[in-house]
Amino acid sequence: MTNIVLFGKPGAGKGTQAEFLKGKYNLTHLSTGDIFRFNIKNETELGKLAQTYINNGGLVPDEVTIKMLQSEVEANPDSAGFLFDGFPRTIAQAEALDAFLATKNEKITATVALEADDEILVARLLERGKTSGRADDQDEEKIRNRYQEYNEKTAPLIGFYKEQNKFYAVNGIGTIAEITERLSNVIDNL
Ligand SMILES: Nc1ncnc2c1ncn2[C@@H]1O[C@H](COP(=O)(O)OP(=O)(O)O)[C@@H](O)[C@H]1O
Repeated sequence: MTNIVLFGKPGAGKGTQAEFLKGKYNLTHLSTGDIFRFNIKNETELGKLAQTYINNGGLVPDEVTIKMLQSEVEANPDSAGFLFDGFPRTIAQAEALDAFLATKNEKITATVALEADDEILVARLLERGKTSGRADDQDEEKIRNRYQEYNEKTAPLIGFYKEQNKFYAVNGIGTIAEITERLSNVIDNL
């Protein structure tokens, strides 16, 4: 099994790249953001719980997110591998993911990060907010809050995966095709 974590700040292009990579490498794409938004739209219990956190640019509590992610993995028992997008976002999530995969004799193969400067990304998110309908993309203060959450809670994962020699980074600025190519170069050489 190949299990890839697609890593990057909000707006770095994870979702866009995942669309190409999942087909190319036959991976099951699990986007926690997409799963939360689906649940919010359908007004499920999970959606109601997650909504306030998400709309304010905060993170959904670990316990909720970890449980949800595990059930998504369980729902795809025949998968050739997973492409995790937006998960893990905290050290606790990363540790839970490792422990969970270990129970299946599986592990994370690599974490691949899309790198870009905050200012470029904030501008991208505000642009996306004009058409995406996402409340968290429309307000600069909420966007700044997401970057603060990223810096405090998610950035420490870089060290976590570097210690395991599983961290790779590519330049996230360029055309979509160029970036897919950079990511593919990493994945093909794992
Ligand atoms: N692993 C996670 N842990 C906690 N909250 C999460 C996680 N993944 C997504 N969320 C919530 O969903 C929101 C949107 O996620 P996503 O679409 O991945 O955002 P972005 O475009 O900022 O990368 C996040 O700001 C957060 O509130």
